[in-house]
Amino acid sequence: MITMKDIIEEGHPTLRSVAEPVEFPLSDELRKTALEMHEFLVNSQNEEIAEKYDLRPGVGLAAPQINVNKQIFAVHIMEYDEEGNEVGPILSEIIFNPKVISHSVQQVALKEGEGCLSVNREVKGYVPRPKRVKFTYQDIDGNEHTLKLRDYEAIVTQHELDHLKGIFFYDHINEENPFAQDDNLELL
Ligand SMILES: O=CN(O)C[C@@H](CC1CCCC1)C(=O)N1NCCC[C@H]1C(=O)Nc1ccccn1
Ligand code: NI
Repeated sequence: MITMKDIIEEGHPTLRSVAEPVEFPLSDELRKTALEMHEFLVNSQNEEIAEKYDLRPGVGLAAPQINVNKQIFAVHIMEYDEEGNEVGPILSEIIFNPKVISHSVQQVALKEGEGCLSVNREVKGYVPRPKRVKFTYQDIDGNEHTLKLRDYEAIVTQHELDHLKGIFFYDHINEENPFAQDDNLELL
């Protein structure tokens, strides 16, 4: 299983490189790695397992973060009710060879900013990203899909898409004024 020691940190060259496309059918090894990436996210959001294996809860994980320079990322975004009980998956998928088709001019950013499991420090500031994004990808069996996402799901997905291009979230933060706002930016 993947644990925090498998996640490489900023400074490692893989995190600043462009990931390779994935060939289908997947090798058994790459299939296993992709499933383990998704399993890591599920485990990291499970209190007992996260506690037992000292996992930082995550909603997304890109293959370069475990030093696999392939165009793969997993996302696991769950809906919770007010008591914090899981209601169901909002988006839970393993994405291969994603291609952005279009995105909105309108931008969104998380009020609390972003973090990254590969960045062990806080970097304050808004990370402006397109509010809506449409992209195609292949699933673990190589089938093509098209997905249109908005708001939080779009932010998570674009954070992962950036990792496949060697981009960190803080590359998008306005250096002069990290909390700069304009009427094209909606804070979530
Ligand atoms: O590339 C992928 N990463 O670096 C893991 C990141 C991805 C998200 C950061 C902002 C958008 C995507 C991640 O998940 N986090 N960033 C660092 C610590 C917190 C953690 C997080 O937001 N956890 C979370 C949130 C809601 C529910 C459960 N867990
Ligand atoms: Ni990250």
